[in-house]
Amino acid sequence: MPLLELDDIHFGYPGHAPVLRGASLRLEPGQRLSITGANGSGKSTLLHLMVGLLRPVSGRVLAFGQERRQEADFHEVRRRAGLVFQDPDDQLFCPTVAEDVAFGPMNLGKNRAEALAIVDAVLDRLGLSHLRERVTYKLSGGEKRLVTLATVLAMEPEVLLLDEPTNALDEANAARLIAILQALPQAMVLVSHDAALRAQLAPRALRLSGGCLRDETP
Ligand SMILES: Nc1ncnc2c1ncn2[C@@H]1O[C@H](COP(=O)(O)OP(=O)(O)OP(=O)(O)O)[C@@H](O)[C@H]1O
Repeated sequence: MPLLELDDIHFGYPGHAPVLRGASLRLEPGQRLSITGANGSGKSTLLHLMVGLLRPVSGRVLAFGQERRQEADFHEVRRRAGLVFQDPDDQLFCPTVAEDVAFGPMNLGKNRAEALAIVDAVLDRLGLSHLRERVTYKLSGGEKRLVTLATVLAMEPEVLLLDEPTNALDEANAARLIAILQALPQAMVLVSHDAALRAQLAPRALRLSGGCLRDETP
């Protein structure tokens, strides 16, 4: 059973030309897929459709063995598939880093002490403990990027959907992030323009072009 499946998805933003015109993909357990394609080809749109932030005009979204149509269907999908947004400002909304990372676990029913233990463990694992009490909106772009990943890992998702994860990271932090992602057990969909990153993390590659996905695994 695939973890995620898009079947013949058509989608356009209201009042704009179609973005997706029959896009299909399957993510199998343990699999890592990367998606590339020109700016504006619809890669972020595809990830947003997978977790129900957008709904297709036609086609089917399946996740964890079930077709997902309504908002209520996607609550479970968003718990089990963690999306790291392209823009950290879309993801971070609490006053401090610790609160942002604790938010997901508390939302999943953990008490404050349990959530804070998860915060410490995740920040430690990502080498971000020094940012724990910082005011989120005053972080640098690269720091925000890493904290965004921490907020998603804190929820222990079964699948990671990563939209340009190394954007805004310097070489050392990009290398550190890649090593962290390589060591994770989760299935992944990686959207990236960076061929070296795709080759390291998710060599099975799909190209989005003309609204459709084509396999272009090297
Ligand atoms: N909210 C929106 N309203 C209208 N058009 C949108 C909206 N969001 C995205 N678009 C348009 O939809 C198309 C696909 O956007 P999307 O962000 O999915 O592309 P992308 O492949 O992720 O691009 P990039 O490589 O630049 O990140 C673009 O033409 C974009 O301008």
